[in-house]
Amino acid sequence: MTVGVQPLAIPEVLIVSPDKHDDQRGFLSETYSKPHMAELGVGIDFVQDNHSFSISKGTLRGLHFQSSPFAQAKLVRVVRGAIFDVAVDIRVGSPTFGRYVSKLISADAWNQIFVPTGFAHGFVTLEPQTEVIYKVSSRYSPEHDKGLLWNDPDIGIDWPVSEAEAVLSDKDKGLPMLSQLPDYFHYERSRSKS
Ligand SMILES: Cc1cn([C@H]2C[C@H](O)[C@@H](COP(=O)(O)OP(=O)(O)O[C@H]3O[C@H](C)C(=O)[C@H](O)[C@H]3O)O2)c(=O)[nH]c1=O
Repeated sequence: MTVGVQPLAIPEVLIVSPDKHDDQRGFLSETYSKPHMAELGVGIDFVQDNHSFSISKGTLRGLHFQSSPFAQAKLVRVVRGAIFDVAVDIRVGSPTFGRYVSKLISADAWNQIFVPTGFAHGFVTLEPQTEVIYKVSSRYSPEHDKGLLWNDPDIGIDWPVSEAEAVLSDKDKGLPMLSQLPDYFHYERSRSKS
């Protein structure tokens, strides 16, 4: 697997671009390699794969995270359609606390986003019938499944969808604002990516 890795403006969040080997039959791509990711500084033991399908364009899932001891790092990719993907730094004491990064992740771009623990994650679909596949580093734990309101004005995410257009779960509509969030994560200087 040869893979390009580019940090976003919050450098712990990475864009991963695996090679795609095209030939007359189609293509093959190593979409994940634990040893290669470790060589790139992303030494994560992912334990679960999720597959989410969204019927409509404008489906917004997030902003979610799991609290300790089930905090999750995520490696997100799109196998059909496209998403505007967002990661919000919620590590108390971080120089980028409350700031976000975003990236278009799509089947056409064949790119992935790595979101470490300490970040709330979400996306909105840019096409109908979008399918997102992602690895997480801790199992699902409903008791530890937490979230942050998608349109918290204190974060000010520039979503490419209006409140009227967004398709949200009732759960996501009632998530707290950043100012109401307990201190789930604390910033550790020069930590390895986790
Ligand atoms: C996340 C998850 C959910 N579920 C069950 C719980 C519900 O019965 C159903 C839908 O769950 P939820 O509404 O939380 O799904 P999303 O809104 O897509 O949540 C995800 O959205 C954003 C993008 C994230 O980053 C998280 O991975 C995840 O929270 O699947 C499971 O059984 N296992 C799981 O790992």
